[in-house]
Amino acid sequence: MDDIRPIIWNEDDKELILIDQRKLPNKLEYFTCKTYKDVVVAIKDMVVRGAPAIGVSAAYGMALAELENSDDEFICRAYKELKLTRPTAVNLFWALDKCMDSFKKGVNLLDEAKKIHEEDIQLCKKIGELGQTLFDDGDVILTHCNAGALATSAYGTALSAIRFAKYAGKNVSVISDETRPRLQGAKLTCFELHYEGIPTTAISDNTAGFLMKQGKIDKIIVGADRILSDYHVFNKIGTYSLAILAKYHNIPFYVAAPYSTFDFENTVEDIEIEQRSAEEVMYVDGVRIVAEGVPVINYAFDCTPPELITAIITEDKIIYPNKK
Ligand SMILES: CSC[C@H]1O[C@H](OP(=O)(O)O)[C@H](O)[C@@H]1O
Repeated sequence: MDDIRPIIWNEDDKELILIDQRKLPNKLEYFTCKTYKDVVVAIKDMVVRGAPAIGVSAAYGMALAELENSDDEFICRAYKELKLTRPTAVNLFWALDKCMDSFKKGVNLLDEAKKIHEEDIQLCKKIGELGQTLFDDGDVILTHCNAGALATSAYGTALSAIRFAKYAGKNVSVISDETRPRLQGAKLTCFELHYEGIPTTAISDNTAGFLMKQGKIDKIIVGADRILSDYHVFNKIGTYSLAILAKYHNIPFYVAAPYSTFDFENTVEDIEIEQRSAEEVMYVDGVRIVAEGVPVINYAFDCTPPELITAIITEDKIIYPNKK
């Protein structure tokens, strides 16, 4: 069985091929990026999503720009437009800045993008190998949104730890929050874990606390879009609520992320939490569920403080924010 790779560089045609994650789980279709502007659309419309995957895709967007026109002005325009696609996942800005630095040094941007892509695969593999040590045979693990292969170049971050626990022979199973409003848990996590034969059960977001109260959740693991130097974690909306519930029920709460998700420069107050369109909440598959004239709040992320986090799994170490 091939493992899931949501980002493919087509060397022959010099195109970026993305799994169109808006169509999963019912259709496996691809979105082809021939220009950097196609990548702008892909990130904004969540054809591709997930912090590492967004960063890798943006790097290829810069490469496509240089293939089209290597003038400084054109590259700067591509950089600025890609930078405006989504505000919270720091991987986007990390990758774009890395590409811009390389461009200024005369490094070929396609070579840089391929390097970032390959590195992400290796980072996610290492996160899995290290993260799986936190899981025991028989664990029931709750996860939120999709921090899997579909959110990265391969394996995932949170789901990499789960995959590698299975590879290590541990009989783990997963409870996947559907994750309103974009339903990444139902549509993406359930798809990729079921595809790989990892037992998974979908739940509505509101069910998580009641399962914890019944003692049916052993551990919780999520991804991240930005982790600050004081270990505040920005992740999909609903993560903070899960962390509070985990604390109350004394359940280990893990966050998995590569170094490209860390932001050592900003403080909590500096971070823009993306607010997406009201339509994402107002409609389910095109059917209006919020009455006309009723306003909507649609934060895409929230912030979890370090005191609610048991451990942060990176590619080379496990950080315990509350260990004295
Ligand atoms: C491995 S990072 C995945 C991270 O990104 C998701 O957000 P989105 O689907 O809106 O890009 C979510 O926060 C995941 O935890």
